[in-house]
Amino acid sequence: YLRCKYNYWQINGVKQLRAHFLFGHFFKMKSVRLTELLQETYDAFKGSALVAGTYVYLRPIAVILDLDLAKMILIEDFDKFVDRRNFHKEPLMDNLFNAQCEEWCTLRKKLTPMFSSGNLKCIFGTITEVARNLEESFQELVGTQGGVLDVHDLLDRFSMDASATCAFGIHFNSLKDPQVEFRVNGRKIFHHSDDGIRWRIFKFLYWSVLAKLKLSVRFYDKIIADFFTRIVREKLELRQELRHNIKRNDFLELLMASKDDNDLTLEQLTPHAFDFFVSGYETSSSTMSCALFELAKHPSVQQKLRNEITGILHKHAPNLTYEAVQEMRYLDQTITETLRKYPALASLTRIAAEDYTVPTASGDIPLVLDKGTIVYIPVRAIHYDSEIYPEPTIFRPERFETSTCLQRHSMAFLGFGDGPRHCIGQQFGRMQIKIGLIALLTKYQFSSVPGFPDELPISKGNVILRPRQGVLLKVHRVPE
Ligand code: HEM
Repeated sequence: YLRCKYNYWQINGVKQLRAHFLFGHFFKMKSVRLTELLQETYDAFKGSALVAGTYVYLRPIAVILDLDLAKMILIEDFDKFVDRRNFHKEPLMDNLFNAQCEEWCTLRKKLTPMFSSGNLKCIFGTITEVARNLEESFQELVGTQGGVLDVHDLLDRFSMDASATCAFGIHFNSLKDPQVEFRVNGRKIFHHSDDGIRWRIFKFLYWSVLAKLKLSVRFYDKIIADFFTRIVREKLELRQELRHNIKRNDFLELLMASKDDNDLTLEQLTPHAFDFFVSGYETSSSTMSCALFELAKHPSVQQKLRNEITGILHKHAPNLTYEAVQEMRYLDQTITETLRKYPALASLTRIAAEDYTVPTASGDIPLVLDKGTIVYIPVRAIHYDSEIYPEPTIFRPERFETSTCLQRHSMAFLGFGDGPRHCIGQQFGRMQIKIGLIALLTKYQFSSVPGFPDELPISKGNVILRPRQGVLLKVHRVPE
């Protein structure tokens, strides 16, 4: 039985890595993100096949090796690959990220206007206020002498404060008080140890089976669900009290105010606001930390970026404006290059809604992905492909100059996904990261700490990429 299971791909004419007769590819699953398994598959077959097969437990997974095929799946044949995965629904999971088929389509149309540039401009002011707390904390910790800081810890707090303020309209300062109730609960969502990785992968994959067997498995602890429901309930009550004096500069307000939705219930509002908080918090803090880590290793890139920022700020003085940030091209390139090297999601997943015939050259044996097949697009492996990005381990924001990007395949960068289901919060995420980096780079210089690893250690237990132990950097004030 197992031999048959672990040869599913080979039987169907698809190349696969040699599978252990009893364990399949079990021992190649070394992180929750399956980075190692996908990389090995990509390296083994890229160039000789459009698709390769692998196994996560007994489930066959199709790994896409060709960028044209990735484009078909994400964009041109999107209607055949709408869903990301089959999620068992629990209260906090009933959101856009997990929604399926028509429900996803309706939700996406409803939520897209919330991310308009008009709304982002309103939220811009909210984040710049939080960035002032970040600057103050650095000032207190670094003083005039300079020092060594765990910048990831501080950026994690900044991102938590900013994401909570923008998603729920809740103001607190975890930079001053790391034990604030929201942060204690917020951290429980993400911070997983590197133990029990394979059990977590099993749960992700067989969630609905476990649920049908009435086994009590939960994605989020009940404490977390209760906490976030309470936050939204309190906000709803406050809104009723202040009916005529509402400022629309958080997502919860925007959700409640969106036309025809005044009757959204607590149960409907909570998962969406939670989704925006969850999607923005960890992605932004990790991206900022990875960017500073790379900038510390590359002083000339850091100085070039600082020159751009200060030059544009000077032009728009005295205040940091939304328009000024839009002008900072090199900053945008730096963020893209950071997400190339450290993509928040190591892969994009889709499920075939029907049998799908992979377009092959005439004369080749036709290849069919059966209905229900889980498809992985190995983002990290694509980002580290030396044929696409020469010397891929080197940090080089110049790779993303417009003229250079135009010479690459449109699927060569997938840091925010692509197609109708790409990241809805891309502009918002970029904005939050930019505001944080501008606040720091205008005032502080970053350099590497001797003895700290040259390659940033990454957690294996998190779905979203995050530094494993923190990011230690030397920090000094920029001379006046
Ligand atoms: C650096 C910041 C961020 C990164 C790198 C990032 C990355 C991604 C990626 C790779 C996807 C999957 C796209 C796909 O499957 O094609 C995604 C989806 C999504 N992201 Fe983000 N994200 C970021 C920030 C945000 C923010 C700030 C929000 C909300 C406020 C957000 C909300 C979402 C949602 C709701 C989805 C699911 C969209 C759908 O299924 O229609 N993200 N994100």
